Amino acid sequence: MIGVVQPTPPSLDVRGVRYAYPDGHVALHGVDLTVPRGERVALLGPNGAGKTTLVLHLNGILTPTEGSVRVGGLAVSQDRATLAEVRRRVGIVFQDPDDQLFLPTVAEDVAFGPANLGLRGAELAARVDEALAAVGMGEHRDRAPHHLSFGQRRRVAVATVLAMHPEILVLDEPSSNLDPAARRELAEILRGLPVTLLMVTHDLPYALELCERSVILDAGRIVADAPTPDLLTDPDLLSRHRLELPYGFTPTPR
Ligand SMILES: Nc1ncnc2c1ncn2[C@@H]1O[C@H](COP(=O)(O)OP(=O)(O)OP(=O)(O)O)[C@@H](O)[C@H]1O
Repeated sequence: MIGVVQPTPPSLDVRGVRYAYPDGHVALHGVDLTVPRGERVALLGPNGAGKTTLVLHLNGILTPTEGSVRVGGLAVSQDRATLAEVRRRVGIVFQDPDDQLFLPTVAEDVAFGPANLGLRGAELAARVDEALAAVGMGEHRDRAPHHLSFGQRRRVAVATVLAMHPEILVLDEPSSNLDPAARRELAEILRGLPVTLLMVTHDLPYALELCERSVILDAGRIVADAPTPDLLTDPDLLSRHRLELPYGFTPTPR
């Protein structure tokens, strides 16, 4: 029998998403965004552009007023079973790691999600070890998260999400509050992960370092979607959307 090879669905497929908050404010005006599996994309844009609003649609915290979101081919809906699977597939690492770490030890925090999926014993232990190793935190597994540095806590927060084997890792301002060494170490870790990545950031050099592609969202609309070096070497585009490179930083064109 000749088998039909099904194409891999994109990790993320956002189609025509419009969203109005209950007070009537329209935060997204028809957003389209497709992220193929394995790609790393930076989501850029000024304050109030709608970046957080868009991210909250990816795991069903918000439901589009119009349009649809698919994660690895699965349509996000409010159906309980679908929502649970979508939340496993979309791993959001919030800006403050302390929002994600609440158990007595690092290992327990990382085990929490997979244990909720039903993993136990050796299988669960292997998930925890694998996720902690991926972020270089294996030797800290028995420590209390609140005794770790901020940079280490952020890495553990990434591990809590990786332990779920997500389809897409969504990072909200991953470089914020990190010292230069911690910032570089996290970049090296993220670059080495074999996952699809969507990174919300105001740190344009970090976007350039990590993401081959960037998308600019402004006033609820995607206004640019191109290779990161192309966007960052277009000063008019950057200034139109209130994006600024740090003083003295000059990206080289492709
Ligand atoms: N609960 C809410 N009710 C009404 N309007 C809201 C609500 N939350 C956000 N907004 C508005 O929606 C728009 C998009 O906000 P959002 O937080 O998504 O932007 P952002 O791009 O994430 O900004 P930042 O870079 O500051 O995090 C803004 O105009 C904001 O004021």
